[in-house]
This record gives sequence, C-alpha cells and structure tokens, in this order.
Amino acid sequence: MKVQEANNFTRIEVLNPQDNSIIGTVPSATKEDLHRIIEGAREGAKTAAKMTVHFRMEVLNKAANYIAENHEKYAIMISREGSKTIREARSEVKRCIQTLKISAEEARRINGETIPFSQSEGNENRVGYYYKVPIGIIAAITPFNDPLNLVAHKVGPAIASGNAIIVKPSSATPLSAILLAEAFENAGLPEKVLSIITGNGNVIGDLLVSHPAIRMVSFTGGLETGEKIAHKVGLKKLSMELGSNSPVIVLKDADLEAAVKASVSGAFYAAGQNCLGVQRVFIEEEVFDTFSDSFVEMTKRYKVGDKMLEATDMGPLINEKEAIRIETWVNEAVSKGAKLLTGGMRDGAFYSPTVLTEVPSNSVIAYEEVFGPVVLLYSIADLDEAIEKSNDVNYGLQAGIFTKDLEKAFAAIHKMDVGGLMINDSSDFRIDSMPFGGVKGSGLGREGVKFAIQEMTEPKVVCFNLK
Ligand SMILES: NC(=O)c1ccc[n+]([C@@H]2O[C@H](COP(=O)([O-])OP(=O)(O)OC[C@H]3O[C@@H](n4cnc5c(N)ncnc54)[C@H](O)[C@@H]3O)[C@@H](O)[C@H]2O)c1
Repeated sequence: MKVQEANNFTRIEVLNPQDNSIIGTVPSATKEDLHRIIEGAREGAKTAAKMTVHFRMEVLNKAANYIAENHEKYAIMISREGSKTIREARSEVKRCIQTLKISAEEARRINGETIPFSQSEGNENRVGYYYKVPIGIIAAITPFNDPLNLVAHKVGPAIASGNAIIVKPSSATPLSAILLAEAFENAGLPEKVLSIITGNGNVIGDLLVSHPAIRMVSFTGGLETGEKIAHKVGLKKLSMELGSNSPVIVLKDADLEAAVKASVSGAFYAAGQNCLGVQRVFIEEEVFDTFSDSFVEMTKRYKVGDKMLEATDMGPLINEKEAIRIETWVNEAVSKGAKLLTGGMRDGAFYSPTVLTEVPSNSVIAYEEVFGPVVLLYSIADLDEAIEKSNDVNYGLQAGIFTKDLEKAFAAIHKMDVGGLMINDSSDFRIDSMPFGGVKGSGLGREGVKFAIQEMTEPKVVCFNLK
C-alpha cells in the first residue's frame, strides 16, 4: 500500500492557503510512475479479493481506531493544507472514523440471494443463487474540500468489498490522503491494495481513467472535470459526485429562527467550499424582510481569520485565484443590478461572508456553482415559484425546505429535481451512511457506504442443473 515512490524528481509544493507557507511536498507523478502503480494494483486486486470478510472488518476498524487515537494530528493536517477551521477539521476527522466503521459493518452485509428458477417452465430442476464479487481495481479521484473523509468514502467501501484502489487526491490537499494511507498501513492492510498517486490531473488523469486494468472510476470534483473524465473512461463503471448550487426554500409558516441558523451555517461552512453548501435561498415574500434582516445580522457576526484559532468561524478559500474568481462573480452580479447586503470584501485568499439579493438571472452566480461564501436571497410568491426556480439550473444534489405544512413538504418531495431533500434542514445535512449523490449536472451513481459498495461489486450468478 505504499504511497508512490516516483522515479522523477519533480515535486508539488503543498501550501497553506492562509499565508502560502510550504507545508510539505509530494511527487508529481509521470505516466511511467502511474504504469508502475497500476501493475502493482493488479497484484493488489488479487490479494484484496482473497481477504476474508472478518479480515476486511478488522483492518477497517483498526484504521478507524488509529485515526481516533491520532485525532488531533489528522485535524491539524486537514486544516493546515486545506481551508477548514480547526473546529471544522475536527468534525471531518470524526466523520471519517464513522465512515470507516460503517464500511466495516457493511462488509458483513455484502450478500446475494437464491434465484427461484422454477418460475420459468422447464427449469424446475435447476437451483442457484447470485453473490457479489469485487470488480477489481478502482481509480478514485478526489477534490480538495474534504481531503480526508471524501477519500475515506471511496477507500472504505473498496476495502469492505475486496477491491484494490488507487487514489489520486487533489494536489492542493494530498497530505491528508497520505495520512489515511498511514492508518491502513498501521492496520495491516496488505501492500498494493491501496495506492496513493499524487500529481497533476492533466498529466496523469487521462491514463488513469482510461487504462483497461481500471474497472471503475470513482470521481468527486467539479462538473467540468467530471465531463472531461466521462469522455475518456471507455467501457467501465463510473461514479460521479459533482457540484451544485443548492437551494433552500423557506415558507411563511416556517420556524424562521431555525431556518436562518441552518441556512447561515450551511452557506458558510468551509467558507462555502462544500458541494452541499446553501447558495440560493427562496423565501416567501411575507417573511422575506424578517428572514433577510436576521440572516444578514448573523452573517455579520461570523469571525473570519486564522484557521487554527478556536474562535474562528471561517477560514480562507483554497487559494487567492479562487477568491478572485468569486470576487469577479459578485462584482458582475452587482454591476447587473444585484444588491449587496453584506460582505463583498477580499483580502488575499480570504473573502468575507457575502449576502446578495435581487440577483439578475443572467449573472453567472445565479446559475453556476459559486463554491465560496456567497448566498443569494430571493423573495418568491409561493411554493410553486420556489420549486420552479430551484429546478431551473443544471444541478440537483440536495435541497432543503422549511415548513410545518406536510402537504407542501410532500409537494416539494415530489417535484424537486434533487438526489436528496431535507425537510426543516438546510441542503447541507448529511450523515455518512445515507445514499448520497445528485441528478443532472450533479452526478451519476451514489455514495454513502452501502451504496458505494453496490457500485463497486457485480452480481455473479451460479446455476446448478440437477437433471
Ligand atoms: N458531490 C460531492 O460529493 C462533492 C463533494 C465535494 C466536492 N465536490 C465538488 O468538487 C469541486 C471542488 O473540488 P476541486 O476544485 O478539487 O475539483 P476539480 O474538479 O478541480 O478536481 C477534482 C480532482 O480531479 C483531478 N483532475 C483534474 N483534471 C483532471 C483530469 N483531466 N483527469 C483526471 N483528474 C483530473 C484534480 O487533480 C482533483 O484531484 C466542486 O465542484 C464541488 O462541488 C463534490
């Protein structure tokens, strides 16, 4: 399970986005390095398929326990190389431990069933069953924003189902993935079942996703990258966890205080660099002013600053380039007539929590994924208008609705084009065992351990002719 030892001497610097200090370096793999890793993974796949279920469970639990024992080391790494505050990083470590423990539990539930052959005339003398087999080698490509738990969401299910896996983490945050590999090494996972390859997606990406030895590509990242990869993979399984610009609907009968609190935290968690982050809030006009005033007041109380301080609520963007992109999008909306209620200030990679209203529909920020700390508030006449506007984008990951009216909640359940709808919670709600994924430009397939395992296995049919 060695982290790749690259043949070349080119290294990628991993920077702390807050001050651009160098935290470490990782190899920038070449295609030759990747060929070597894939050859190793072929052996790893044979080893993985032979691992008994109790051994897989033991390894997953041991890795989870190792992370729990070294909790703070993992949290500090997530926070230093990424953009999460130390408090946010600690909660990601907790979730990663959960993800691995759930993977251990699910390993024992990977089963098949008997097939009633006698339903088909002439087959009364046949008996048989199907069971689930691993698919072989999985390529996992992961983004920067949850650098530990999103990797665990691919590695945990892959090991639980007896597969080998090659992880290519984001070059901005590869060190947390390497620490995850350390936990598995410590837990006794055999060599080459898990490999980590670091490098530029544009250099090694095509080969990784199109290589015939890879039987599944499990990607989490942006829509544009996802589409590029989808064109390259060829005949293999594909799972795509992409972005969104998640809506939350607030009806006039809602508990407004709860709606404001959940929407603010859903919008600014990880400085808005969250695929489930609240981007668009549709508020019934009767309560718009009350909601908006309270939302802006709570936003103004957010403490932005040093990620490592306990008191900090929000850290920087992953780099200055991202902060500049967000600034440009906000300025474009304002130049087209949007009203800036608070925020809109940039300082290096930091961008202040920002609230906009009256955003014209032709502003980029109205329909693209902002992936930053910016929320758009809309006044709407009724639920129908909110649903129509929520659905009128190319994304559909998760959404939220705040109402006490069951009938209206069910109308939203039936009509919203999303992978998950949270009633009286923001779009940002997730636990690691629930099915997770989107429709439209938000993705293909589902994660959430049990569901990832389904994607990573194939049913194999066995049929006995007893005649
Ligand atoms: N749905 C989800 O579960 C989920 C979770 C987190 C993040 N995301 C999405 O991820 C995006 C932010 O992350 P990001 O900026 O790291 O995404 P990104 O698409 O820029 O990069 C994701 C990964 O793809 C790699 N990559 C880039 N070009 C490649 C290529 N040509 N071939 C193969 N790999 C390539 C990158 O190196 C990185 O490891 C947002 O859009 C966010 O919504 C989705």
